[in-house]
Amino acid sequence: MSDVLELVDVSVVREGRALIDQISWSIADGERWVILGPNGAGKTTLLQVASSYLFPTSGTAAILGEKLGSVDVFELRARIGLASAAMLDKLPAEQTVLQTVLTAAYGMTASWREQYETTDEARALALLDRLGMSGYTTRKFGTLSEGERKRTLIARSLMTDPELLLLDEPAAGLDLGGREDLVRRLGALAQDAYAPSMVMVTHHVEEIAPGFTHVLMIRRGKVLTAGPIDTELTARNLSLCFGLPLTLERRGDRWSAQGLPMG
Ligand SMILES: Nc1ncnc2c1ncn2[C@@H]1O[C@H](COP(=O)(O)OP(=O)(O)OP(=O)(O)O)[C@@H](O)[C@H]1O
Repeated sequence: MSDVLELVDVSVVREGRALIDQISWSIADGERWVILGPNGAGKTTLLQVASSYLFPTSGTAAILGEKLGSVDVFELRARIGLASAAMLDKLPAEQTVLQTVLTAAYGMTASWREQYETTDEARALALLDRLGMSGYTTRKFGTLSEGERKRTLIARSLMTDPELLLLDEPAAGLDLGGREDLVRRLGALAQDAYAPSMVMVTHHVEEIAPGFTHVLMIRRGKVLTAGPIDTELTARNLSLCFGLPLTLERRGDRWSAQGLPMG
């Protein structure tokens, strides 16, 4: 059995429709995965299963060696770092950036009543520094720009020293500078041997940071391909995934894709 994630024939059915359809996928320790797919393909649904927030309608899911359905999910969730747009809405706007990261240590989104340990504070400050947020620690979370919020959220997701880090569209909504800054930081994380196993959902190959090792492409709830980036991230697979002819270019460790001209 895979250490980090093992899905076997997992489907999630809502209103008679399979949002993800018989997905089998495994992640071994240290792998860094990118999930690519068009709008509505099932990427977020898949991430919700991987983060134990959604149970499969059928099939089996084991996360960090624990089978969903026979494990206390609250204990399991403490071992998983999750940064998603849905979380942004849950974090109080009036909390400072430092408090926003610190509350993760106690599995809370709000409430500032705990006596935080000095070691927790030191860790939160170090993570904020790593994400380029050390100049913002006393700012109210609600006053941050989109990019600053995303970087804070990633620092927050690392606070519990997770074994698995899940990032749902971390670069969505960022301008070119913000995206490139984030890709550099994610690249440093992905190439850090002590960083957790990672999964990043994205719509754009341009957002794939150096150090990511594997790709899963999903279309209409089904896995199109899953394996090493070097062999699976091809123009053919990408074209099938997004449903139009695309060219794909690799320059060094970065990728770019373009549609072919019409006619
Ligand atoms: N609770 C639900 N009931 C019915 N349909 C749902 C439910 N949740 C999601 N869906 C549908 O399931 C499909 C997959 O949604 P999901 O959010 O996983 O896609 P996605 O690949 O993350 O899309 P996007 O790139 O647009 O964020 C979509 O068509 C969505 O409308």
